[in-house]
Amino acid sequence: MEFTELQPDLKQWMQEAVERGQCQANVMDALLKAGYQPSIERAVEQCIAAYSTGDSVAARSGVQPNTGLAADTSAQAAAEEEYDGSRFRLFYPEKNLYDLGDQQVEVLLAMQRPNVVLFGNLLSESECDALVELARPRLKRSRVVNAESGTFDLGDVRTSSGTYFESHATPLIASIEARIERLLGVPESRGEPIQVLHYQEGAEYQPHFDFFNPEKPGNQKVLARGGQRVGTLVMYLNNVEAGGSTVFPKVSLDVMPKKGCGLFFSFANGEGELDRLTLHGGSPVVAGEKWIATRWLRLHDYRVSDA
Ligand SMILES: O=C(O)CCC(=O)C(=O)O
Ligand SMILES: [Fe+2]
Repeated sequence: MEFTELQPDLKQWMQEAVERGQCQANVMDALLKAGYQPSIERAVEQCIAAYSTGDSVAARSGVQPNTGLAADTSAQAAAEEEYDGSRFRLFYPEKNLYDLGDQQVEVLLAMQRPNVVLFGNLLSESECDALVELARPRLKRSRVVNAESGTFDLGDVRTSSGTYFESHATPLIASIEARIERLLGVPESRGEPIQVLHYQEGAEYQPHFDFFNPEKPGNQKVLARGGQRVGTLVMYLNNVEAGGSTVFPKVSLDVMPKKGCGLFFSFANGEGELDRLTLHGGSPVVAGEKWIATRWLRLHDYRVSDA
């Protein structure tokens, strides 16, 4: 749905919400609760861009100034928009508890730069256990995209094993996908298939960016499917005895795995560029094992069919 198609009274309401400093996530939250469909998000995004004048509202609310929409002039601008993350917003929670109907999700930590939010109680204990059991028989050694050749390579950088589930693969997967959409206000269609990863003792994922370097030839194929990655949600499926934190070395942050918690980070920085402060890794598991589920979000709809 486009902004121009919205009813005038809804536009008026959104303008007032923006003037009060409400961010896109809050506006979406209110609309979803009022019964609007998630597909309204594009119109909301356009509306907020139109009503956010200059930096003042954007800075106050955490909404990204939408340079792409305002300066829709040349092919180059369009290409830059594709890759720079500017159409994605930072997520800065304005409440401490998100009642998502099926789950009461708590906000435990929020950081603006890099944009990191830790959620408690995102998944229930039994959902975590069920995801692990679904994944266990399907695990294969994890690979990373080779940015030069585009091949998916094995290596010491990432020594976990994993598997992924197509959208709506099971009722549990479908309900987690829908919950993530309600929490983050990002349509399900922009999510990559949920991956479950298993790290045995000693296994790790060395520091890396989740976004793809658009300059590299080997990344063109992954970028063609849904555009740039703009955010990551890591869901912890078990408690780890020692080690296995998600580490952000540039800001000296370690997030310890805690069953049911979700760690979201968005790669858009305050200037609407990809944020290199989001360098992160899975530090080696020292004792025990680590299970996580990961949902990566794209700038556009993620299309599996033309892979
Ligand atoms: O294992 C972790 O905590 C982080 C995983 C990660 O960075 C990834 O899968 O991209
Ligand atoms: Fe990552």
